[in-house]
Amino acid sequence: MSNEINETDIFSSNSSVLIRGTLLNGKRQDIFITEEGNIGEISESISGELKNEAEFIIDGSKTVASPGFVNTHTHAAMTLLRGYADDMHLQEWLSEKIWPLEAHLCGEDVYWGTKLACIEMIKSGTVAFNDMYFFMDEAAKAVDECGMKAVLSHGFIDFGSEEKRESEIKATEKLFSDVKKMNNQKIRAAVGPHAPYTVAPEGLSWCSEYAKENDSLLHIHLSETETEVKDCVNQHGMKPAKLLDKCGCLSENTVAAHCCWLDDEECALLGKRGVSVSHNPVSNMKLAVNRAMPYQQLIDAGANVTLGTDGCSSNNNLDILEEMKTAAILQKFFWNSDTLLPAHEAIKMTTESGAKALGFGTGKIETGAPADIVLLKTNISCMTPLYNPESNIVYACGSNAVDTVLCSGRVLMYDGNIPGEEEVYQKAAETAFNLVNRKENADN
Ligand SMILES: CSC[C@H]1O[C@@H](n2cnc3c(O)ncnc32)[C@H](O)[C@@H]1O
Ligand SMILES: [Zn+2]
Repeated sequence: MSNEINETDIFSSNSSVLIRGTLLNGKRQDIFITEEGNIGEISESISGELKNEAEFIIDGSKTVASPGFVNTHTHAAMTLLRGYADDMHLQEWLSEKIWPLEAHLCGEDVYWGTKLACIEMIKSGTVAFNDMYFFMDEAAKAVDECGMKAVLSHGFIDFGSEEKRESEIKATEKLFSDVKKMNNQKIRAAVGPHAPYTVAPEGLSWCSEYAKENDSLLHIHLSETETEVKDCVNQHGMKPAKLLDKCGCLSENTVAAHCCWLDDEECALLGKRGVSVSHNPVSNMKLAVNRAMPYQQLIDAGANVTLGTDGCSSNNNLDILEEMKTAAILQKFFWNSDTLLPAHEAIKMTTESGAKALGFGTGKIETGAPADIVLLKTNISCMTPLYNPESNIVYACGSNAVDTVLCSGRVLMYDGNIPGEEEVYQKAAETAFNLVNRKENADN
């Protein structure tokens, strides 16, 4: 059988693939990927049986290979809200624009919004993400079709109401049951209490217990603004991280997004509990939260610091390359340190640390690991010259440098193409238009 590329077939799952001559850790390497989607061999030249076994051979000679990127905090279907409400104060943005529109969402909206999000994430080399939103059975269907890895949580908000809490508990339990039925190893359910200011301690305690019982992640927003920290102290007599700890919500299975306003004691607590923190610099700057996540304090305390984009209404895209650069330069600027968060650490937080946070392998390209690989073009301006690929990836490249993306061996994008993307753009645009119309009709 010929292993020449046929663009239609290469996207079919479970094919063995040989990547020829990509630049990996400074050396030209061949990478063989098994039918099971794992890295079978890495060496300077793979020939003989393995070469013949490969159903597809990808010419990597004009590429550099990176482990697939991981986005540890987003609300994928908010792609539909891109540009709907910008340049606003965070609490007004949420309560006057975003939540009133989200009240009209339906499952089909979340399906098309998530499909659009998956395409956008793959385009910048993302293979796995951590999502919190509504109608998550529809999000799961979209992720399954796109072939990415995801941890999905129903955004749990009770505003202190017992009745609301009961319905959020049911929605969470339903998501766990739906995901289990899918039997897709790349998709996991998680518990998603939105934030300490939208979920009462009773709700937080239920969430932590349920996550423990189901050995799942707990995904939450934490200390994004100074106001929410002050309100928490006034209402509960302690800062939000302490409150979460009291409710059992801080552990190695926790992903806490933002964490901009943590003090030193809270950083130490998160480190002690082994929490993963998701840094979301673009969203934080756009919503002017006025403090950058204390990166070095969290690292020194032993927390697992990772990277996320947040949703498309506060970012307004899901481009993880842009996020890496923003993280590296925001940390330097805010903390007045030109050596803080160097390029290799930005890559580490987006690969190894992200994979660790979500429980998706090592985030490294190594024999035996799942083949989560991004090939970036080297015959492009942002990669020229190429003294240090990590520097170019973080500081110079846009997503136009991303050529090919594999997730557990399945090719999600090849030569810049993702199958079916045009239909998704059209459907997502129609869906967004209908959502806003539905709201306006209901308002009038
Ligand atoms: C209950 S599902 C998730 C919920 O979070 C909202 N959201 C989006 N971005 C942010 C942010 O920066 N801070 C707080 N909440 C945010 C989203 O609109 C959903 O309602
Ligand atoms: Zn968020």
